[in-house]
Amino acid sequence: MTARIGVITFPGTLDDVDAARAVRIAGAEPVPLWHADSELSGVDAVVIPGGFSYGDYLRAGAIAAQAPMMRAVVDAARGGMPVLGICNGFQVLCEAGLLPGALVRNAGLKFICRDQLLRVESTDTVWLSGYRAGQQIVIPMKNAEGRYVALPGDLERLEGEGLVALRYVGETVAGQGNWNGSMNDIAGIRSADGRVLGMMPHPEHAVEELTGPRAGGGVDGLAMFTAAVAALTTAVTA
Ligand SMILES: NC(=O)CC[C@H](N)C(=O)O
Repeated sequence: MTARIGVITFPGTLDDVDAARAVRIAGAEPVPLWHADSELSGVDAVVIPGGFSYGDYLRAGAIAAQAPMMRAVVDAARGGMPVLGICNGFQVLCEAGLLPGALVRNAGLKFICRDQLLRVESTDTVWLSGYRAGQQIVIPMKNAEGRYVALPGDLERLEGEGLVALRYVGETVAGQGNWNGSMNDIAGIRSADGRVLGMMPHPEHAVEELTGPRAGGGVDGLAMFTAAVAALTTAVTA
């Protein structure tokens, strides 16, 4: 049976079409979810895509975290449904309390758009099980509020329990790694049960050779979707 992956659209969302396309390329059926609804039945996983939900007012993701659809997603995630938050989606996951910490203005106070080298730190999540621990991948990033910050206790727990999923590195693509000043070079974190992953860079923009970053061959983001689809398809069929 084909897995069904919901993709949420808030007012100001930009990357829902690309996220749905990545889901389709990975072999699942994308299901459009509207921020004001709260119906999640018939969906096996959820992607919260990038953009500027509600204009990024207050703080990026803060208003979206209160949307009816997000209340349904929080309940579903607590029940074990896989959720991937990309960029603004990561901001929403933190503001909704599904992941610790927050994303604040980049250290240089500038919007950053570049192909970014990342290191996969933890593969114990449905979204990263298609990579090897320590693997380096190139994924586009584009944000103004991408600096990950967390309270000292939360940071200690993330590091201690291996919940840092992705880190900025800078050994090849244009040299510099952590442009936005994130604590501990954190680009993405996961929940303890591995179901929820939040990340600032955009894997949905690295699923096709023609449009993905040249440095990584264009498709370094695809395994995030294919691994999740494989896990869901097994679960759906079992
Ligand atoms: N591409 C994105 O989702 C980035 C937008 C995001 N709200 C920001 O920090 O700028």
